[in-house]
Amino acid sequence: MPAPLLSVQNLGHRYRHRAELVLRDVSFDVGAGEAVAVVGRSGCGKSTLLHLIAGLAQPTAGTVHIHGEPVRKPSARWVVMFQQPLLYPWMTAFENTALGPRFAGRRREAPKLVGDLLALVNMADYAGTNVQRLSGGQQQRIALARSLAAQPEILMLDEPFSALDTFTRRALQVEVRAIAKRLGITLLLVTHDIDEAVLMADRALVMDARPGRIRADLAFHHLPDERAIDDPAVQFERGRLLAALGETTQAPQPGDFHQI
Ligand SMILES: Nc1ncnc2c1ncn2[C@@H]1O[C@H](COP(=O)(O)OP(=O)(O)OP(=O)(O)O)[C@@H](O)[C@H]1O
Repeated sequence: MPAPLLSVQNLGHRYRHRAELVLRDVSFDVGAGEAVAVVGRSGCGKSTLLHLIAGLAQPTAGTVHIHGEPVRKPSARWVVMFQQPLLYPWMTAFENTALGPRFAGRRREAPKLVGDLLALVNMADYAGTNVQRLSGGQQQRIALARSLAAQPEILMLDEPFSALDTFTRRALQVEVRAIAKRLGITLLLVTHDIDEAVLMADRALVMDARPGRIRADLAFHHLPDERAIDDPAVQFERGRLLAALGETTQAPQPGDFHQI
């Protein structure tokens, strides 16, 4: 079996000496090209886990390896997208997107790469627009293009669409999964939105709180690559995920339909 792209082993974390453990004994592997959601209630340690994996903080216990190498600091090989797009407000969509290749020393390739990426995220018509004049969803598309411009192996998403309206959120959930699959990028998503998890992931890791640990590992591999929330198969997996989170007392049977 090939070595996993990402391997998290016995991760534990507390923010201060003697403070409460935020994470305890968290272990899982992610294969290259997989889309994995980490799901759990607010405060269970999802963002902390993502920060430790991305090398933005150091764990109290355990290890994170990417390609077998221990993660000690952030790298251009993985990027994190947050709820707020964090764009430079005085720059255009094009200029914001071009920052990735510029920092990576690929200034000459930038125009073509950025043009392709803006088309990929459906923002080609806004290349010259100042990002302050874009909607929240459009800004998040530019943030996505900028993240992809670094040509990362792993795209890590921390509740990236929670500030957006339902319609825009749904569109981006489906599109980001499709883009990641097309480009072969591994997706790691933390969310408390179970619809987001079922729409975007091949697998969901369900977390318990205080301390944060993994309670269940559900595979959605048999769902179609392109997802729609009203697909009965998607609804069935949604029900399984709810049951794993302890939101329902009974696991769903095939054919059950869970209303949103
Ligand atoms: N910088 C910090 N210093 C001290 N405690 C922190 C810090 N960041 C988070 N915590 C605590 O760690 C716990 C887990 O927080 P975390 O943000 O990782 O959870 P989460 O599952 O991502 O929550 P949410 O879904 O609300 O974003 C919480 O109890 C939080 O108060």
